[in-house]
Amino acid sequence: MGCILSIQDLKTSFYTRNGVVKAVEGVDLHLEEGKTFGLIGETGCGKSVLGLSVMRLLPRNARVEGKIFYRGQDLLQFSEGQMQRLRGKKIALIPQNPGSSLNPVLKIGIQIAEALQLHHRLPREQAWAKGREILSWLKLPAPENTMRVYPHQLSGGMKQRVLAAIGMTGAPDLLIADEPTKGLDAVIRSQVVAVLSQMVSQTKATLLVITHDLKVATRLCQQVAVMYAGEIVELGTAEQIFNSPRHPYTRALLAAQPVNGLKPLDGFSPSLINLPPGCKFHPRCGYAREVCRQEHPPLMETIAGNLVRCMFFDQG
Ligand SMILES: Nc1ncnc2c1ncn2[C@@H]1O[C@H](COP(=O)(O)OP(=O)(O)OP(=O)(O)O)[C@@H](O)[C@H]1O
Ligand code: NI
Repeated sequence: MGCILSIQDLKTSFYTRNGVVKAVEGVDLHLEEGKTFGLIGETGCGKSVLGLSVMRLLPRNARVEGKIFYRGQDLLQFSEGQMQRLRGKKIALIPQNPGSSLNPVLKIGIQIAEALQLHHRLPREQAWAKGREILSWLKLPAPENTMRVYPHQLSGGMKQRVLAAIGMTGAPDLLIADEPTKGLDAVIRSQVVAVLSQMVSQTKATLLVITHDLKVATRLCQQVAVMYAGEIVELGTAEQIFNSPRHPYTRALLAAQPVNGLKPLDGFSPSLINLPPGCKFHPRCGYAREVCRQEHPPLMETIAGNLVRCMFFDQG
């Protein structure tokens, strides 16, 4: 299978009053068609900005450099009109915040039907029926009733599934789900994960999941990239990342998961305005040496297909 999305040396910065925020700093990612890919990392490391860069949905103060090839065409060269034809149809985003992503004054059914009408030019009644079908497929109880309520009448998990439904209306071949399980309790989280995985297996869409929940990433993803301060610091199969992480940051992230006793990571993520020299993780790294404070490590291959940005990955 070919590569559906190829991100090359992506740099996304925001020009703010306080300085230039380097949210994404030289990211390379290649998503194979039909596969599931996870992007993990702490809050503020640039995950959502990466997703929004692909969708070209960034505010005006953003500057994007590099290349984002979707089926061989560079999205950064597309006109806004070309992007609009792609968005929702070929590439869809389930945004991070379900509360603010739904229109509070429109009934759920109308929002889904509108999305369907937009993509498929369906008559209103057919769009409504199709919307109901999608909701029942997403295992929302009483889909007909759900169609008739307003967003605030739904729980967080239901809103997530409604957004997933809207995301799928255009039958995209690339779906970007940003924190699809954020703020959900364990039971609902499992349901949303099950729905997403069922959805991609039925539609054969390629899935990019952005999450800081490693468990969600393990359950959903074949490949995983770990991001720190705008960079990829480790990349490999989900199995490699979870069973034999190489980067000290990935190890710390795993140790901080609830199943491992929630041992929090020391220190804070660096400011993306004033990044430390050398390895960006060195101020928080228990293994840092002098060279780590001075030289910025490149991504190095450990075993086939596993990349890590640490000069001492094979020690310790
Ligand atoms: N419009 C903007 N203007 C300035 N800075 C921004 C803007 N949008 C995002 N940023 C900054 O870019 C950085 C990356 O943000 P991003 O939302 O991608 O983080 P994230 O990894 O998705 O975190 P979370 O897990 O909390 O969603 C942050 O430092 C954020 O403050
Ligand atoms: Ni985010």
